[in-house]
Amino acid sequence: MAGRGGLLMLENFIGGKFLPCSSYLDSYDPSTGEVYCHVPNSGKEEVEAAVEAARAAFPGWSSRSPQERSQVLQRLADLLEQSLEELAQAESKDQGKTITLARTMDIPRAVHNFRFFASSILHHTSECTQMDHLGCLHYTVRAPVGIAALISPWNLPLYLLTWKIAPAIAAGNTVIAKPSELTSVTAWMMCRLLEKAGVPPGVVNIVFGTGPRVGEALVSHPEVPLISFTGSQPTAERITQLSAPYCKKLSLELGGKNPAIIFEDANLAECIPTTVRSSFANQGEICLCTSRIFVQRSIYSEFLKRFVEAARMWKVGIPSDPSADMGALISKAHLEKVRSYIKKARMEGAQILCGEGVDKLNLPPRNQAGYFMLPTVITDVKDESCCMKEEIFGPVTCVVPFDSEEEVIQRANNVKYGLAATVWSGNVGRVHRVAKKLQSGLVWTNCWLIRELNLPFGGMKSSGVGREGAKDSYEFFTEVKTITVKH
Ligand SMILES: NC(=O)C1=CN([C@@H]2O[C@H](COP(=O)(O)OP(=O)(O)OC[C@H]3O[C@@H](n4cnc5c(N)ncnc54)[C@H](O)[C@@H]3O)[C@@H](O)[C@H]2O)C=CC1
Ligand SMILES: N/C(=C\C=C\C(=O)O)C(=O)O
Repeated sequence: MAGRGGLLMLENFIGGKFLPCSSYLDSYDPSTGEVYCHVPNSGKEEVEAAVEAARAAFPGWSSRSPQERSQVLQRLADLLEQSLEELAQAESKDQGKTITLARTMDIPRAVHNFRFFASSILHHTSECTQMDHLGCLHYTVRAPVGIAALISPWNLPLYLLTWKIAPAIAAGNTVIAKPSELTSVTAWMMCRLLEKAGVPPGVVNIVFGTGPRVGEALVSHPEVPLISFTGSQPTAERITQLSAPYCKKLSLELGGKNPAIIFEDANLAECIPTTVRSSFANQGEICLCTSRIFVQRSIYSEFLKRFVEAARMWKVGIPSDPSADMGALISKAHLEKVRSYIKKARMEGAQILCGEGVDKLNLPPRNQAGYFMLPTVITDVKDESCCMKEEIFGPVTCVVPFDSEEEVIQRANNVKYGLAATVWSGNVGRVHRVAKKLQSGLVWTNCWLIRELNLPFGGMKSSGVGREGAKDSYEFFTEVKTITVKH
């Protein structure tokens, strides 16, 4: 929809209707730094309206059979798939990611999220046990929880939002979703498909705006018993505090400081391109991205030389360039934050081998004010450095040597996070041993980001609380009850 100055103007989606808001936020095109869209700056009033709509829709939607709900999800997946190109263009413009990634990863995965939960919802069974000596039979039943608050970040906008909406509505809940205020466009586009897919009014409501205003109104609303959040650890802390008085169900999927552990018997021909991708895909803005690379000393020099060569080949370009490997970072503030880590590393005596401050970006004149940065490799950095401890969430990775298996496990675990790790070795025994000892919710060995959506996804320590996946999401989005029958 065109709004002020011909810019795109989004509206909230509440009770099956697009509704304007009394105030709006500017949203920037990361590749130019120009405002191109206005996003509703919603607050308490919009949350109240959404809660009312979600409450009214709940009895009807929750009493439909899983098969009926599954069909609606399937139709929505088909409609999203028919709009794949349009959605990919929009996601790439809004987020700064390359059109190739949006086309091949973000939007296909959003489609798949609906297909996957449309199928998995049909296959859950409940438990039953017997106590014959007491003449008792026990069984469990599950029911949807109610109104779910779904809060998602800006790095994988539609991908992560649908990863929450699909299991929540498949299980019979109604939802109020709040996408990141920095990347709201594809969520708004999806709303245009809901009615056609057969999603009844009020089942999916989307309120746009900032965390402190609309996010807090949502998570502290007494009639919203469940919150699924993906984002930063400080925000998760705030959500936990606000929801504590109501003992809400929480699923928190947070950041990482993910290690790659590369042993001397690794297949470097596979390891190097995959580790470049795991470090720099989506501008390094994926919670699963590698940011500490531990390399066994005997292959350290060779690895470093080849890795830096490969990082230099990782092409930064405008998001619409199909040959670009990396686009623009999400915002000016985020670019400055990421750059500040390079400055700190330099001050600590680390070496920057390529990228920021070393190589030159080559961009068209129109994109000079965009939020671009080159893939950057840091070395000679201590484990205690902030670059080795804190989540940078940008195209920056540190490479350090190690000597023994025991040592590297200890060093890899020596951060507050525990989300994802990669282990590279040709020794199958070592791969299992190391994977088992890593404090990490996910370990990929000799690969990265191969997702099996059936299995638990989530982090340990400060990387989060709870898991998502077929069974885990079903359990989270339902309440279980144990019933005992004496016969
Ligand atoms: N999955 C992950 O691991 C992600 C991690 N991050 C990390 O977080 C850093 C900051 O990024 P942000 O966008 O500021 O993340 P954030 O955690 O502030 O934002 C994530 C979502 O939470 C909402 N939100 C923010 N404050 C809230 C509040 N008080 N109550 C309810 N909702 C709230 C935001 O509007 C957004 O929808 C990044 O630099 C990165 O390090 C960011 C995005 C995803
Ligand atoms: N949660 C994030 C990524 C998830 C990926 C997946 O489920 O495949 C993130 O980057 O925040």
